[in-house]
Amino acid sequence: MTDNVHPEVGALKAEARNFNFFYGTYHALKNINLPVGENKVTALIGPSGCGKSTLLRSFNRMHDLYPGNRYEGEIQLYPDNVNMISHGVDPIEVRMRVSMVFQKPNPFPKSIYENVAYGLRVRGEKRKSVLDEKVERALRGAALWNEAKDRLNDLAFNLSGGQQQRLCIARALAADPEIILFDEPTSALDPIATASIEELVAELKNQVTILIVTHNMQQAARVSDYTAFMYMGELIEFGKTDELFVKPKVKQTEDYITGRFG
Ligand SMILES: Nc1ncnc2c1ncn2[C@@H]1O[C@H](COP(=O)(O)OP(=O)(O)OP(=O)(O)O)[C@@H](O)[C@H]1O
Repeated sequence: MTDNVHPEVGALKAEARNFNFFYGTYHALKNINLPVGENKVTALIGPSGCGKSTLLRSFNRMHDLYPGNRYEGEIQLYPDNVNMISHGVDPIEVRMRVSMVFQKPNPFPKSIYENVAYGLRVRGEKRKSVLDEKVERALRGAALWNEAKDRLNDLAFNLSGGQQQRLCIARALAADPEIILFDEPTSALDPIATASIEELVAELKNQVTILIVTHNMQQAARVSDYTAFMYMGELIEFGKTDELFVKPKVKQTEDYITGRFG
């Protein structure tokens, strides 16, 4: 068996191994082991402050942007078998391979087209035909093409909240990432926009691997293949979503999913 095949999950795209994270002296994540299945959706759930966002952000080295933060252990990216958090690995390179979509849609103050083309331009792509093709592909991938194709030069802020979030997904997709991290991507959206993002997540897993933080357990149950329950900086239970929600093995997981705390 090679390194990137997990007995329960199968082929892995990434994996946290004995991973610890410190905000200065505060030990926020403790010895986390998390398999991230390739072309699967993995949900991180748990009460406020348990470390979900901290873990998600570790997967694209967001914490490097602030002094005093420290990683220990490994986050392996497969099939390269590279430890993404090691000093020799360039965080900018990691962020090209692992994109992030935030809680609140955060388009740039630019046109719809330029929002999607942004990452490609930063990488030096100047050919209009290539940019046009990749912008269209990303907007189609984010289920926004039909609504946006006649207004590509409009300011992104003129889109609705749900459309803006799909635009942020298109922006992430344009860079051809291997993993997309979603940090509570629907918490600022109404139920209809939420449903369309959830549908999109389910479709996107055909082309990328997805890790999603959500407060909403129904959402985790609807969109994810695997779920990790976290509590006070530890990963308490990991399993197939159907099994973890129906038959949790650990009492803390059961208490959380039945609403006894959190
Ligand atoms: N920049 C920071 N400096 C110090 N401590 C932090 C920082 N950011 C988060 N923490 C602490 O780390 C712990 C984990 O926070 P994190 O935001 O990852 O939790 P979470 O599970 O995502 O919570 P929520 O669901 O409320 O967003 C919390 O105790 C939090 O107060």
